[in-house]
Amino acid sequence: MASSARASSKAWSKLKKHAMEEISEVHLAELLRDERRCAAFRATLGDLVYDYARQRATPETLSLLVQLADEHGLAQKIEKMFRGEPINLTEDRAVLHVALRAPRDETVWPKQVRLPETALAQVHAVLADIERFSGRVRSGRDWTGATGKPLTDVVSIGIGGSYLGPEFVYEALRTDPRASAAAKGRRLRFLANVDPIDVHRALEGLCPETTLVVVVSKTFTTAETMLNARTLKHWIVSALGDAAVSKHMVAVSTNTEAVSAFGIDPQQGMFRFWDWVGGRFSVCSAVGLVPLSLQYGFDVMREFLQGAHEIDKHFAMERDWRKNIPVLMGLFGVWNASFLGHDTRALLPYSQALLRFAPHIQQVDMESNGKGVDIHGGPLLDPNATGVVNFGEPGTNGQHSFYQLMHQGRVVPADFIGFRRSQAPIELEGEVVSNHDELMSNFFAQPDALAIGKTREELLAEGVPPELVNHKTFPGNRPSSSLLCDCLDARTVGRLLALYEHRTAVEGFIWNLNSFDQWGVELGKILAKRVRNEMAQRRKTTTKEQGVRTSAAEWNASTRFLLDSYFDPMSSAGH
Ligand SMILES: O=P(O)(O)OC[C@H]1O[C@](O)(CO)[C@@H](O)[C@@H]1O
Repeated sequence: MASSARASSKAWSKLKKHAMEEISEVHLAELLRDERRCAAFRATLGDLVYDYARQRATPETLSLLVQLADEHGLAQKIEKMFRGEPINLTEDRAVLHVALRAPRDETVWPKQVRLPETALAQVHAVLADIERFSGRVRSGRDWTGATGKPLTDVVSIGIGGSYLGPEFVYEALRTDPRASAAAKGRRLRFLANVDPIDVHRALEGLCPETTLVVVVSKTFTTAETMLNARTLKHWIVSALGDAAVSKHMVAVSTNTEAVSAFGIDPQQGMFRFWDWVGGRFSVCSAVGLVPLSLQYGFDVMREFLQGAHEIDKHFAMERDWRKNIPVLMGLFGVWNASFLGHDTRALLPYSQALLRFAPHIQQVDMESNGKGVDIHGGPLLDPNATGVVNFGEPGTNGQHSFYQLMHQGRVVPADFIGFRRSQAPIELEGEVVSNHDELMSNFFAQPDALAIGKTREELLAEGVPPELVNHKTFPGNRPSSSLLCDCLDARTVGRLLALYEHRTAVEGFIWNLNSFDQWGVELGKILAKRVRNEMAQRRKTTTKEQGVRTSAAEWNASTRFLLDSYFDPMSSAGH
């Protein structure tokens, strides 16, 4: 497909030419002087505004990107996803995370994008279980710990997609007034890393009697999660006895057998999800809903699901790509990477509550689109541009860290996310603006500083000493988009999540790769298993008298040396 797709994609070649011959010649400062273009380069959905006037693009670029989307069958690919066709070809799986947040009786959708009835029924049965269970635990009476005390604290064990999304949502809502009132007296911790330090941190100040452990793992075989689960089981059992497990541990998984083998009764303490939910797209399944409903209550989480669903509906139904926000985000992602050559991008939320958003989207995007072959195993459509490096940090913190590079070093396309109202406003008497307005002044200023820059002439006119002019020049012409929403509440957290999930899908659809598998994580796991076996062997055979056995010959000289040095620092002395 790759080469034939490229050959048959007229828009691809036109965009290449357009980028080289036209866009390279225009500066964003000039584009931003065009009022008509600015007015056209925005899309809205309710209170949400997506402004893309600071993309290095003209109306011609947009038309070509729309053509590209059509030539690559974007509409049909989105439809296949919603209908539950097995678009994850290498695993023969449907990709239906959108069903996780759809109302049970969603019948208004045209049949091209109608979600499978069975999936909706399964989802809503589990949601009802989660609502019941979280209500019982939160009541402090109906589900208590083994000694009868309320379970006020929850440790959610999981890694990757079974951790990053739930933690992002947890942090995003921690200072939302409604969610924080609902969480009063409760604590939620996450345990992801197999590093024992993470166990120590997660358990700090917690007591087994009042702690509920949620083991979240799609496969229930992930080495890190299972060792952490055994560690916390031991923590509970040694304090409260074997029988306490049924009260203090529950599981979220697709693997009933493994949950049962671990010692959790699937009938009593397991919340299911399905192979059609990819790990990194699973926040809206029991993966996120169990720990987050325990913390914030099911009603808050229902709003989160509604927010995500709003975007799903817009994504599936808005066929004018110029108005479809996640499609626009994806098209500009492709434009910046494949045609303007930027292989990095920044996610810059102007809200401290979104401090874990970038790490989550990093996984959503990089595990999805960081691929070496196209969906059929052939060469990539654009070998240089698939898999963009994503990073980010809330503003204004990032401004005092990596923005220097963004202004005067490499070009890093950015997404700015801002809010009209703060979750936790402060207004000080005597200050010219509220604390939130101060934050937002930066949200509005930075995109222009990046786009417009500052010229030598301006600096000289300001009387800057000539020897400093080069240092103080800002080239500008650095692209960004701005997303503005009302307030970061549960609904908006859901909307942000879905926007970025769909951005990744759109890019994968255009690049013609499989965004929903992740074979690239396997080799490291296999090698770690071999090292683990060797370590176990060595720990068994190493005695003072015998000394340390040297590494098996199967390792290369470097790994052998490092392993020897790990077991015996003296072995590396003198090297
Ligand atoms: O939920 P599981 O099966 O424990 O997997 C955890 C994570 O590991 C990965 O397979 C690879 O890192 C992710 O895709 C997944 O989210």
